[in-house]
Amino acid sequence: MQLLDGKATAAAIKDELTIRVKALATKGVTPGLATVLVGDDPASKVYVASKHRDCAAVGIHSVQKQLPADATFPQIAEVIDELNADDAIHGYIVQLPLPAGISQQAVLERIDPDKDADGLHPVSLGRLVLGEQGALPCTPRGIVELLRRYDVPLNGAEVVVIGRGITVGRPLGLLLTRRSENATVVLCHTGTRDLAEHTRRADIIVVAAGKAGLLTPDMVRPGAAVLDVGVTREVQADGKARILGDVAPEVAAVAGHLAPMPGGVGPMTRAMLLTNVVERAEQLA
Ligand SMILES: Nc1nc2c(c(=O)[nH]1)N[C@@H](CN(C=O)c1ccc(C(=O)N[C@@H](CCC(=O)O)C(=O)O)cc1)CN2
Repeated sequence: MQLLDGKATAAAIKDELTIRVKALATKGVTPGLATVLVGDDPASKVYVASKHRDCAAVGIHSVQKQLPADATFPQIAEVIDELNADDAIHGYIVQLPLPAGISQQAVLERIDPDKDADGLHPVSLGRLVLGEQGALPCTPRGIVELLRRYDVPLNGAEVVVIGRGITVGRPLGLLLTRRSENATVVLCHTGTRDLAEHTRRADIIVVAAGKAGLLTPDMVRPGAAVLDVGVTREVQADGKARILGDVAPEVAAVAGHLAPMPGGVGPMTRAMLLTNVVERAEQLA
């Protein structure tokens, strides 16, 4: 089994981005990323902090906007409007999930589509549907980049994606079926009648369902590539927390390639966010 090492691949991408950021500096341009974090979800705080660490590592200017969990939509919109008008910021993200009661759609729609570093604005998703240029959602882009760098063929491949969420499953289906990727995609979800019937036929399986251990070895054709995107946090009897993926550990014995969780797709998501920002700065330079 070949490990799809997202950590090492993301490190290589960050090295490449550092060179591109230095080239932009010779033109007087410093790429800028902002994050908007609403509330104090512990996992979101960790993810946002890591995005700022990544920026510092490659030379991207970064700004964090923090709002309380009881922030109202107008308060969030005010911060978004400021970022839309800030020339030092080439792209920004609103960390998801948002606190209950705040419309994710309304917040995402407030972002200037040309500053949408996450590729989750309806205009960015529309550009993806139409095959037009625009920021691509970070996790789907990271998955395609990871497969590409490990020479896992996509052209003509049968790909099963489990999960139809807006950050991973749905845009990944669109990305993989572009002419440049040319894969055949089956998008499975909680309404899928016989999940194993689909996964057993697949050359590549991407699991983003958020259900720990969902994909078991009997559901995988020997030699298939498996990418685990699920993160479930579980508090054990001793009070310690552990994170579980959607792929059962035993799948490693049958898969031909495996992107594990942790260390697979997650680090690629972070690297693609930086890539989106540097690309935008290059377009404007
Ligand atoms: N605005 C956004 N919100 C969210 C996104 C997103 O792309 N844009 N995706 C996730 C969270 N996320 C980035 O924001 C993210 C999740 C996980 C990882 C990661 O590196 N995970 C580690 C292990 C898991 C862990 O320790 O928690 C790994 O896989 O090695 C990076 C980014 C939801 N929200």
